[in-house]
Amino acid sequence: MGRRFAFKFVNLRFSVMDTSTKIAVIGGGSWATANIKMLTDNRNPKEIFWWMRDEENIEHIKKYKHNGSYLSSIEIKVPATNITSNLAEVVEKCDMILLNIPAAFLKEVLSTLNPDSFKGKKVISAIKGFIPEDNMIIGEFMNKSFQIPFEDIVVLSGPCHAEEVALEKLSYLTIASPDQALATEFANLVNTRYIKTNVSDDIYGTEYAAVLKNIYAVASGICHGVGYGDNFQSVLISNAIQEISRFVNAVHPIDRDIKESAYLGDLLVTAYSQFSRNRTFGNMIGKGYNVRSAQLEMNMVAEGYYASKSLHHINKQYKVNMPICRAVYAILYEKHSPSIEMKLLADQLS
Ligand SMILES: NC(=O)C1=CN([C@@H]2O[C@H](COP(=O)(O)OP(=O)(O)OC[C@H]3O[C@@H](n4cnc5c(N)ncnc54)[C@H](OP(=O)(O)O)[C@@H]3O)[C@@H](O)[C@H]2O)C=CC1
Ligand SMILES: O=C(CO)COP(=O)(O)O
Repeated sequence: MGRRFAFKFVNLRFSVMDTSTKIAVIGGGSWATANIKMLTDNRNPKEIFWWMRDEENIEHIKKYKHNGSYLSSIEIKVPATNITSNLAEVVEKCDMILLNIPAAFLKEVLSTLNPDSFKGKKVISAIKGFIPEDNMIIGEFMNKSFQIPFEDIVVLSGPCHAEEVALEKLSYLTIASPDQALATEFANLVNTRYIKTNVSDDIYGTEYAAVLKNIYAVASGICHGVGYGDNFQSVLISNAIQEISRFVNAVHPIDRDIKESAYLGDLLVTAYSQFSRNRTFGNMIGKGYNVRSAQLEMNMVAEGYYASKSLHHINKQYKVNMPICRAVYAILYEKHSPSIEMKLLADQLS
């Protein structure tokens, strides 16, 4: 996986689809619901199966053709018979498994499966988080725990918020895999009028950058919450992309342009968007909520909270200078005052 980073637009006209492609979407939250919309709006032939844990919601979706809990404006076009809470059955049936559970719960959700369950399958991760117990990105975890070769792993990244997909606002996805043909094949399953795709071979950089930006979006929210304005936020985010660059280059040094959408774009959308869970969570922390109250208030998952702890551990090995991540960790896990910590951080930024 040390090849040069390459982006290209995928041209739908040249796609050759296997009519029998069966895709399982694993997860029932906002991003999974948005992924279902892209996959069903895309006209290339495929069969879609959908797993979620919430039986009541499954019944709701079957009856009303809308997810009752997340992005309920989206019309669900998956046949009722293909929506299930039976994970083993859905994984067994499908060729492509799209993982879309917040990282903190993935290990538990997959605990009934084993390497045989994934034999010959392609795994696409739309998750932007670390497995907390192992401090690993999802690609690494699936490779180590389920022996899935990296060539069979695809990372689906942004910059893209589920809410804007629901509104059919023009969005760009980054689809990374060491196997460019596989990345292109998957891109051709999600391209639509409102979704454009870039293909990349940088699965490590794409995943790490997507996880790290959640921590910076939490920082951005905290700053807003304690009263800093746009002037300071721009300095914070300029420093954040430098931290991301230092870290991904330490972990996986290849020739990549950190200004591309998968890295800088994903950071910007999450740090600035009104839809960002991570920024919203950080804003509450800055305003004085404790972690538990902020989580309860949101009813959605801010990956940056969990990522902050894992990154703290992972960086003991790499020792990259990351003052913003350090400050977020101190606020979330060492109960430091947000306003004092941000004041100390401000003295280290330029
Ligand atoms: N939302 C977005 O715009 C984007 C999200 N992502 C990533 O997608 C992933 C999924 O996030 P998203 O869809 O936003 O999540 P949401 O916050 O919308 O939904 C939370 C999801 O987590 C599930 N969940 C909560 N607690 C548990 C638990 N204890 N065990 C198992 N599942 C649980 C919920 O299931 P239930 O409803 O049954 O409680 C629900 O499916 C994350 O890694 C996120 O970073 C990536 C790009 C864009
Ligand atoms: O990853 C995302 C956009 O690319 C979603 O970020 P939030 O989880 O902060 O909403």
